[in-house]
Amino acid sequence: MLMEITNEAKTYTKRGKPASYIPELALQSVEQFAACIVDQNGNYFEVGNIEPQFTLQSISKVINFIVACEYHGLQFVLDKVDVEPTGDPFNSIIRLESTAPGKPFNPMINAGAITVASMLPGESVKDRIDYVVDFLNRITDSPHQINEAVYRSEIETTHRNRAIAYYLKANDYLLCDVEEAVETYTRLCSLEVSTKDLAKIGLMLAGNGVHPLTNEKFITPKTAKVTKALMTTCGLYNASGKYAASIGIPMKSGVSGGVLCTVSNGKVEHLEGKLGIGVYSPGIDDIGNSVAGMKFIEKLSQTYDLSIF
Ligand SMILES: NC(=O)CC[C@H](N)C(=O)O
Repeated sequence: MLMEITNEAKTYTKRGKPASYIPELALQSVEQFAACIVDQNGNYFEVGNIEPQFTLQSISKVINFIVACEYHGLQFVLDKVDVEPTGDPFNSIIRLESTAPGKPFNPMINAGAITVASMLPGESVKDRIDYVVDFLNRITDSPHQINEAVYRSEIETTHRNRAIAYYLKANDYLLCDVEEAVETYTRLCSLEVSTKDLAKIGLMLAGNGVHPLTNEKFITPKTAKVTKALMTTCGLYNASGKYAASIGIPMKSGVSGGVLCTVSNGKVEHLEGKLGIGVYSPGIDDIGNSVAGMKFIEKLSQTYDLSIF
């Protein structure tokens, strides 16, 4: 059944287009499809290339939020960023101006994520990046690096994110300079990962912060639960409600075509219990979600009854 779901999802790869507003992402070949599912006992289902091959993009928002909450405490972060969906595109600026006092609605949109990037531990961009990379390396048990070409290509064209950051600075939400916040955010979007890495992050969240494969405690249950609530309500941009209804799994997508999912309890063929899922297919829809990736998760959820609702 898993192979049938995979084969069906693959027929959707060409229905999306790689993100073109970050020029380097436009070079991704649209036929690619990879997926990894891991369960709490270390059983895997893997399909496609499982090497680090794509950049986190918006999925970095989940990791940064977790790091900021663990370092400062949840309330400190929530004083600067709300937990409320917007229904607007991820890079929208409008609510920073139209709602007083311009507090970003949630950490899964760019305004909230740039605010969170400014809170990451450290005195410099390098410190902040190193801190997050170290955290990511520990969860995934593998080293990660920034794709410099993707970073360069975005930082040179990220005028809209700069505009968002200036609004945030004007309203006193940034803890560092505008350029530092934008550079930190953009560099972390450019971290390279594999579907296996995403699956391991999802598994850690399914364990409410305790990684089932190692029993290591990475984050508090409180942070894990708020993160999953944010993923469910805001993780798929302005399609989050629709996917909550049709799929019902906490998820976070990125414009590179990656999707991170976490399942607290499920049975998918030989995999069972807590599950982490990572999917990659670079063809995205107009909203920014991977077309084949979402098809795979939708079929998986419907076939194996994985919805939390
Ligand atoms: N939705 C995304 O994945 C967006 C991430 C991208 N780096 C941006 O800020 O535009």
